[in-house]
Amino acid sequence: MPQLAFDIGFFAELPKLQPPVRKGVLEAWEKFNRLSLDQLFKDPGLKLESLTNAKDKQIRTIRIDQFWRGVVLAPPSGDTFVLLRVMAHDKAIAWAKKQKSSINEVTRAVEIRDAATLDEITPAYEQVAQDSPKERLFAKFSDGDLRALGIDDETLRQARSLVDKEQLEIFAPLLPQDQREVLQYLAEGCTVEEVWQDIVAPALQAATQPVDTQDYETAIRHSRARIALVTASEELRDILEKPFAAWRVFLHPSQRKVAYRASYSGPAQVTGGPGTGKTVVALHRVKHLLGHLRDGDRILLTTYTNALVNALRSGLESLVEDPQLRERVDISTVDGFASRVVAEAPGAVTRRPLMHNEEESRWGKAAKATGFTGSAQFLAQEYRHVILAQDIRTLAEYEAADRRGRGSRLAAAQRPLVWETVERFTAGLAEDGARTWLQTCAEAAHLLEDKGPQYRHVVVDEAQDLHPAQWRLLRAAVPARPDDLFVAGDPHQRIYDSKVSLKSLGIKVTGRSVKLRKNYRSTQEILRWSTALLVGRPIAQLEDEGRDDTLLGYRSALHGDGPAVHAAEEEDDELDALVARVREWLEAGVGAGEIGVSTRFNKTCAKTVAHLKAAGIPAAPLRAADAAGEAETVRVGTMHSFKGLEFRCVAVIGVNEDALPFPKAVTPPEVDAKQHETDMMSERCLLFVACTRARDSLYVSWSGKPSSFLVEAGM
Ligand SMILES: Nc1ncnc2c1ncn2[C@@H]1O[C@H](COP(=O)(O)OP(=O)(O)OP(=O)(O)O)[C@@H](O)[C@H]1O
Repeated sequence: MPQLAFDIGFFAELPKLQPPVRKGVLEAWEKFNRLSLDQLFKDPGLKLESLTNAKDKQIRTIRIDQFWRGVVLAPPSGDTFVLLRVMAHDKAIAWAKKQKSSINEVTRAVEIRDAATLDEITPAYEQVAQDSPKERLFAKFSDGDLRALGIDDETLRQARSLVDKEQLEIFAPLLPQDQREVLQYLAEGCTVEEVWQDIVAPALQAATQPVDTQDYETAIRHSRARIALVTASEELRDILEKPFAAWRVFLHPSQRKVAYRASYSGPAQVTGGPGTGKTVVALHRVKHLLGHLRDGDRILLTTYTNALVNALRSGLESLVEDPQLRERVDISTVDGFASRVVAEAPGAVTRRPLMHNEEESRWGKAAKATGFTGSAQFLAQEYRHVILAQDIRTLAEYEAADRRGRGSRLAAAQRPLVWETVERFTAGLAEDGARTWLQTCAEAAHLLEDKGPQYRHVVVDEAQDLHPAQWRLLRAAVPARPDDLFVAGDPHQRIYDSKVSLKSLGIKVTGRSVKLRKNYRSTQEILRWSTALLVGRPIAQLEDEGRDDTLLGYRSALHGDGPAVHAAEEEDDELDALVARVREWLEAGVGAGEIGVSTRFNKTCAKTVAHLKAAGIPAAPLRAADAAGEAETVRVGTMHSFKGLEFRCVAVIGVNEDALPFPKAVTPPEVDAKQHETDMMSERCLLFVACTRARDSLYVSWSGKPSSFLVEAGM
């Protein structure tokens, strides 16, 4: 039976199509399902026509309605057709005539290229290259290496005519997508081995037969990262009605391999820079696990912040349609989960969570009571990084504890006094019916260690900031079995000071850890700019280092304008400039809900919301996000709360000298030199995280003197 599959290029344009055109697509798809091959070719309504003077006889057009045409790949054998694009009549015909299809001999996937334009421009570039003193862009790669990566003869000729990356960008949209990516990654400095491992190998299909470059039926099935087969009309109707993000259907092979691996023999980990699709992979993993769940089994999908919990919830809703299946997944922050475990324990006493700003004064009080003369900051850190991290419950354990990770000295003789102060602090909390969040996690972990696990699988997103007490809780939440824990995170986005050895907590991911490299979110310009902030060196210097231009090895195939910066004298001027910038975005057609504004402090958020509103721009704090209002409101939140989220346009404001690094968040070197370094790095990461939330446009501003991070990076 014939069928019509969909190319990723069609989905990318889908949001631009009006509902009647989408309805036409559905009707065409139904026709393909209903009619025989012979009837399809003869159908007067569909007009599955070949085109005169076309580069490829297999590329035809179909009628969607009076004005719109679909461009379809109609292979000579098999009965699966692929809808490549839907365009206005004349445009569709012109585009269709220029395209050529082929089957890649290495990846075995179907490829489409703009053969006419490539034929037209390649000789000119060859001539320019011949006369240019510059070395060719791919000079250091042999033909054999390029061919092994799936570069075919035609693309090889084009690649050999290029002298720089700008030229590659002109060719890129014309080239077959997989080959384009290979060239872009090589041009960015990746080695042949890296490209093989990260891009080509995951896409390969195990096959014993030699490639049949005429067998489109098989090749279409081998192109799952770009061609989707939709089997039910309800599914297609749903897709057409609410155009979805491509990630729902098209995973990159490297993502698919991680998310849909049948089973991992133990905990598995996916890492990768900002925007590489870790959250997407985590959601698809949940979908995979749901498909294999036994009766009564449940999944915990957990992360750090409430805003991300909301994002995960709506992500899962769009990925897993069956509400009964979704019911079997609990989505919550780790702290929220801990509270629930503690509250459900027999004889539980309700205790309020301690506010962050209360903690220091309580340590001060406890120290006064015991006569400990060190600082409250020292005590808070000792409690967090030694006592809770190592799950120390007695003085004897504390006396034997390893403090090597700490940069502050503590004489052995002082430990009993510190312990007494800690006991005083915890007793004070108990008396007042309060608990720190980490205490709650530690307590919940103890409860589950006694009571036994509650889940069959635990999937963790933004795992880099979890504290050992939180990891212990998650470890106790799931039995140590295959597929117990699936962990997604990026060490470069650590913004709280928890550095953890998972192995020491019984979570061994060795041999089951995969790194994603392709950034789907931000443009290369935004990514490079943000990376310069993270490493504290100007972009120009980074570029000199060739292959390490993102230093972290992440690349984006997206391009756009570089970030804009704005220096203001006073905060009010800065907010006025923000209003002007947001207006520009709105006037350019960006929806208010696609704009995010982040600041270092809560108080600036409130002021910013008020300022935007006073200027007639709808704005709301991120925390108050209600799904319904999101589409029409600019979201304003702290940099911390932006973790894991993304917006089309992002303004990061208040990047002032005294805000980043924020002196209060950085332990003075004289208190603890190691902690000082860690805190400085967290502050740096925070700015990096805030900037990498942007997809198309990033705007950074400050008032007075700029942050030293900006200065170091030469901004
Ligand atoms: N295969 C894909 N095809 C298209 N878009 C994708 C794909 N994978 C991810 N994306 C998109 O890229 C963006 C970033 O994805 P995601 O949030 O999962 O990245 P992340 O690695 O978790 O990022 P971060 O660590 O910065 O929070 C999202 O808009 C997502 O929809």
